[in-house]
Amino acid sequence: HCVGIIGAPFSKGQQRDGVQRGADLIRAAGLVQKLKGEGCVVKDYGNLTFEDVPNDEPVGRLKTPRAVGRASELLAGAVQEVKSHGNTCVMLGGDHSLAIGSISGHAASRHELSVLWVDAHADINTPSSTPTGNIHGQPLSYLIHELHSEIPIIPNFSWLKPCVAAKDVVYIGLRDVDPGEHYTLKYLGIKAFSMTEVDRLGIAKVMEQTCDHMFSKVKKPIHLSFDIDALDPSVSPATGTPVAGGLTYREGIYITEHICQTGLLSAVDMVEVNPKQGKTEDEIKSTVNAAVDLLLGCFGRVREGSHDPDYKMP
Ligand SMILES: N[C@@H](CC/C=C/[B-](O)(O)O)C(=O)O
Ligand SMILES: [Mn+2]
Ligand SMILES: [Mn+2]
Repeated sequence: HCVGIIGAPFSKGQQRDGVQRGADLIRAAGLVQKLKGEGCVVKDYGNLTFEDVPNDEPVGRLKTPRAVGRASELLAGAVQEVKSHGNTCVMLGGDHSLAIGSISGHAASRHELSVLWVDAHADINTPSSTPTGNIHGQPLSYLIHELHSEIPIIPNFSWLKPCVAAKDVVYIGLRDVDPGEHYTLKYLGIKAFSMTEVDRLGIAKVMEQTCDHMFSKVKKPIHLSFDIDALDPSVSPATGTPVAGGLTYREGIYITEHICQTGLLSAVDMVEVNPKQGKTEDEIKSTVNAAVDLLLGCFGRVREGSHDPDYKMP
């Protein structure tokens, strides 16, 4: 695997400081070295620089919209650049509003995508349905063709065009969905495996049905957008919007191992790690280590172990 890493230290899609530090914490936990240990060729493009946006007054209910729009525009260009070199792109957040940029940039390069959204939340509120005005709860509404009419003119969003069809989105891990979001999921018939389906089917069946759905017509490159709050807070407490009853560490790893073996993973987001939301060092470590291990699963690490083809017993 050839991997291009982009750090996106951005937090203005929500109100809690600290999530901008996720990228450097994941690096400090040894992501690059561990990917190389799995035989990956890794290029770390470093962190994007997000200039401060003064007077970023709310537009309607939307909070800091100009900063969010600008950050995703910048990220979109960076992701497209990484994809132009044929690498699988790893975006380290930062909050989930960044997926507006990562998926836009990915689509600019690879056009039709399958999007696997692993999250406790649907992140598909529209600017008029959002209960908080936080744009990290809205990214998919800006990206999906069928919701284009719900998006008003927003400063610093003029660059953005919808690029994903509702039928090409699959959710895993949902357990905190707002009424407006639920209406949208049903109305657009978006495939969703909430935690109820994870309990009912088991993660193996969920992944089998996820792949059946994604590959039902044409096999497309996969964009995996992984919100660390999809995992149970007992595993990843250091995050801004924790919700009880999440995926186990093992279910999370099974998801990324399974996606890896499709051979179609083209970009992955790892977002919402927030060290300031961890009560202890151990809580931060557990959260960051889970993020690293999930990414290693994306790039070939398997729990059964492995050995080089030319391995000789000593
Ligand atoms: N649905 C809530 C919560 C959003 C959660 C966003 B997250 O999934 O990116 O953590 C909102 O719209 O504010
Ligand atoms: Mn979430
Ligand atoms: Mn999210």
